[in-house]
Amino acid sequence: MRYLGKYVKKYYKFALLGIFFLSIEVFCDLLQPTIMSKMVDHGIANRDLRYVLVAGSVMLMMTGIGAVGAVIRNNISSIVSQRFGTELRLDLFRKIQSLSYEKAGKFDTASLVTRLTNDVTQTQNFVNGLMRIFAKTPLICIGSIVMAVSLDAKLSLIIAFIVPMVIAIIYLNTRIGYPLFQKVQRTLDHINGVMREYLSGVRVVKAFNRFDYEENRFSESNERLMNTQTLTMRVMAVFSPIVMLIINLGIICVLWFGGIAVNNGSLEVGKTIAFINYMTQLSSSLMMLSMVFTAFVRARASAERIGEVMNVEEPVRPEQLDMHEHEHITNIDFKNVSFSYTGKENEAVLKQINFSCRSGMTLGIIGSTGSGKSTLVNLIPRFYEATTGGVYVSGLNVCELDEQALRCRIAMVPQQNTLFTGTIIDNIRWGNEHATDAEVEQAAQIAQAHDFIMSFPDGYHTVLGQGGVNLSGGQKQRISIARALVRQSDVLILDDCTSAVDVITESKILTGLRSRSKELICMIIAQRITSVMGADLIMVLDNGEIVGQGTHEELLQSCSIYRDIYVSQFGEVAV
Ligand SMILES: Nc1ncnc2c1ncn2[C@@H]1O[C@H](COP(=O)(O)OP(=O)(O)OP(=O)(O)O)[C@@H](O)[C@H]1O
Repeated sequence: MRYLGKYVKKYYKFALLGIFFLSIEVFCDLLQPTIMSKMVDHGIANRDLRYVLVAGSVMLMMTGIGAVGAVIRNNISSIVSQRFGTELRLDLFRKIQSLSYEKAGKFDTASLVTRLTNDVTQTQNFVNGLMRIFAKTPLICIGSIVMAVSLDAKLSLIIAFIVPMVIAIIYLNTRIGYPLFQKVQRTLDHINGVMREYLSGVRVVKAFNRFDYEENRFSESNERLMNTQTLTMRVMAVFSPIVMLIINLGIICVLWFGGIAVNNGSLEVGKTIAFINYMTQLSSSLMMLSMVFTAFVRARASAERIGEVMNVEEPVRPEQLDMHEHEHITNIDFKNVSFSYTGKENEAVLKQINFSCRSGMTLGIIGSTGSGKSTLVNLIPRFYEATTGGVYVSGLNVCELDEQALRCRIAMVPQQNTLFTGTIIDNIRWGNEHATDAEVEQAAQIAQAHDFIMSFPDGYHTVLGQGGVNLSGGQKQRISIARALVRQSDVLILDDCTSAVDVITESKILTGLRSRSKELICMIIAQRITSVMGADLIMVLDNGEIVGQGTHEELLQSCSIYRDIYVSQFGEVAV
């Protein structure tokens, strides 16, 4: 939990200030029983009304001062815990954003959501509690013991028996509670995952009428959460009554031995009352202490889960080259590139890939599903790194380039389009926030999106639902293409993103792309031959290998797999 050091450094002064005001409050609380014992033994016993009034006023004053201390420390603790929680959440969010595809893939998305929300809240609540009541507990404990010993050392022996027993129970509580709370957080991850999957696939659920199945899945997960939480609460609930029992036994002992001492005349009644008061304060603070530890155990489980993400280390890279001197990407070269995903080192997804393309060229990539097309293009913006060989842009190995500088020259339309809640113009401008209205419209025109956008009553200001639910699949794809075009990049990668667009519209998009920029390197991954047949170079991938390279005509002659794809889509090859 090294990552917490940053916040400790930043907030420890505020925390100390909070504890200072807390100490004032504790000091006032601790004085009350002593003043009361004096009031009983000196004022009431001697029928001295003046003494009673003075002691009563001092008690009132102490209560007032204690209340002021409590208000100030409550304010400080709220401010500190809120700021801490906000910063931690933001830092965690930034960390998640900075993770490479490979590292981020190790965490389930739902689990990341739970860590960003529930786990941060648990940790934040503990910090708040720490400065409000948790720090008060040990102070009251120590203070009550000191005051009780100063009242009567012999009776205090009872405390010497009670405190170690309670500490032993608290220790047990911590040991047993920690794994249980970890399990609760994991079941929360699971229920979030089920919900996320259902919400993102709600249309499929409706289409297949699988409501019962989904409801069962959710109930199962919900019940698992309930059972885990119930078990945890049941186990944790055992500890408080045991602590209470031990403490009450202590109070009975004090009453017993105190009564004997009062009868003997060796102890005054006021002192016995004060002693019992200190015992009660001690008991409530010990009870609180056991709750503090429960909260601590829960917060520790959450803090460790946050730490698992915060402590992910990316490999240290030598200083990254900025691309300033090489303003534009003018060519892309794959040299002997092979690639395997982590954990599947024996299964090469790409094998000995070699090809080059330069500005103004359109490269078509075609091949069966799972042949490695998406993986290949993902190596260009360095979402993954080549296992052997190298990917070069303008002669520079992408692994040596500053990630941001590299990625701002590449626009990509992934296979699964993602639109955000907001207007159409916001979604297109997401690709380049400085794009003018004219540039947005031009991009939409090339992407063949302008006409359908203008057919909506609000045009470019039409508000899209989450994920663009109010658009058809083809419309979503065209807006995603416009978003990539508005970026004015050197490289444009279209990863099977025209699959839902009809052939005529697709051909218009491709013609528009070719005429748009003579400098653009355009890579088109497609399943349809019509999408790539006009490309300057077509690459045929099969099982991670290039099995054919050339123009459409050349491949029809030289590559049997390409010919098979052609035949499957058009019938016989025209001779
Ligand atoms: N993140 C990943 N982790 C592990 N294996 C992966 C990952 N992504 C893809 N693969 C595997 O790599 C292989 C190539 O996948 P890839 O997505 O590159 O194929 P593709 O040719 O683009 O397929 P499609 O046309 O269906 O999109 C597949 O066998 C796939 O199972």
